[in-house]
Amino acid sequence: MAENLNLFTSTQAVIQDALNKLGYDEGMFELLKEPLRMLEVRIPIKMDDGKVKVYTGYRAQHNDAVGPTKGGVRFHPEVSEDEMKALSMWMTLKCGIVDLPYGGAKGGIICDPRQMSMAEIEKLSRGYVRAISQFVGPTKDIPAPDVFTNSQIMAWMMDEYSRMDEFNSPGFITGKPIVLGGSQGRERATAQGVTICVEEAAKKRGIEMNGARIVIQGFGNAGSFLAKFMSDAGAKVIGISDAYGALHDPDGLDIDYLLDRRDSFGTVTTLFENTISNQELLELDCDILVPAAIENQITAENAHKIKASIVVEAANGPTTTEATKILTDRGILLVPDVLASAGGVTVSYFEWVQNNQGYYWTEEEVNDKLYKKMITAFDNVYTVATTRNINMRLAAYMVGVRKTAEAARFRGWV
Ligand SMILES: NC(=O)C1=CN([C@@H]2O[C@H](COP(=O)(O)OP(=O)(O)OC[C@H]3O[C@@H](n4cnc5c(N)ncnc54)[C@H](O)[C@@H]3O)[C@@H](O)[C@H]2O)C=CC1
Ligand SMILES: O=C(O)CCC(=O)C(=O)O
Repeated sequence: MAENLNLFTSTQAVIQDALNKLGYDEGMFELLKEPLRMLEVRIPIKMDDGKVKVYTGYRAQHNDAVGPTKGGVRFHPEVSEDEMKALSMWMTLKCGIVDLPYGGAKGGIICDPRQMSMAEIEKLSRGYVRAISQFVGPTKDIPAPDVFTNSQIMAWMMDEYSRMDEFNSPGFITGKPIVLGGSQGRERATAQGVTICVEEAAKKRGIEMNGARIVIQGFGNAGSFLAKFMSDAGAKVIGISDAYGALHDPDGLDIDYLLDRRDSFGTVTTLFENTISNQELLELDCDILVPAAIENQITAENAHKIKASIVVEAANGPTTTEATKILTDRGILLVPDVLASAGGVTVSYFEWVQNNQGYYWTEEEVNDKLYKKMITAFDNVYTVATTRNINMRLAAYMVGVRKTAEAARFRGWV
């Protein structure tokens, strides 16, 4: 039978498994098996050449039993309705795992910002906010950055929303520039959270960070800062990649040099002649592998060839359900996306709290609070996995879904 590469249906299956293990009945699965709201919008943009192009965008709001929904917005040619649904469900799980007062959401636009001018990207960002404005807001649904979106795009979106709402609504969106109410530490938060998970997983497997060989797929917000943190911790980053290829040096790559040369879309390999493919990168001999790019990268086809002892998912959905089973059966410790990448939304929550109170924290305060959240989350998931003898993904889903399920139950929805 062909492997299920559909992110939405494969997520549904794990959620059902987690709810069964927690003892909920079919009604709870009926509620949580897809988003409560799924918005599709069309955004007309006058391009630089004077022609009009109409882009399709989405906002999926999975469940708001716990509180407002929260999740990033991606600009990518492969954005699809099913991908948005799955990503919104993962946000519910993430918020549950790190115990935030949110449900999950996700948004996206089918576009390739690498082929667009800054003026066109700004019009598209503002058009998207106008299109979804009735459904989002600081107490309803709070967007943030994701693949190929950044703090500048968050600033344009916040400005557009502020013009429609009362002037200045910093709590409408997170991942903003610091001068517009962004939080210290948000830009590096996803990588910080992944770093904590890498270190905790390494302890469990008796691997010393000093000298550990690390491979990272993706050199954008998550991957590039992670490479920096890893090399600062004494590890040897022997492979990195972007959408165009990968770099490999068994003696360790010069991460500061690569960071300096990457562009705002996380592209750097185009500057080099000796590259390998993303698939070859994933199969390199290393201690720790971190997929930090896109979905469905480790599948039943290549899971047998992964040589790392630990896989930590910085990206959302890089490993299929079948590959998760293969890796776990092979004794590889897999730290799943909904746990490993939860640092971003955690500091987004801190940003929203600071916006709401109008009082701002130092980077040390933010990092200290993030560290406590991530360590507690890792311990909770690891304990469930070991005591129940189940894989870390199912354990993370069990920890993550419980808060929303209980909130829905207390509200009398189920
Ligand atoms: N930015 C954030 O705060 C968070 C990001 N994530 C996840 O981390 C992953 C990466 O996101 P960011 O670093 O924010 O995005 P980014 O846009 O900053 O970087 C994306 C990286 O992936 C590479 N890439 C894109 N398409 C690719 C392909 N087809 N094959 C191989 N590489 C490809 C790009 O070249 C770039 O290096 C995504 O799965 C995202 O959902 C998860 C939690 C929070
Ligand atoms: O920072 C946020 O609110 C959401 C981040 C996000 O989209 C994710 O964790 O996938």
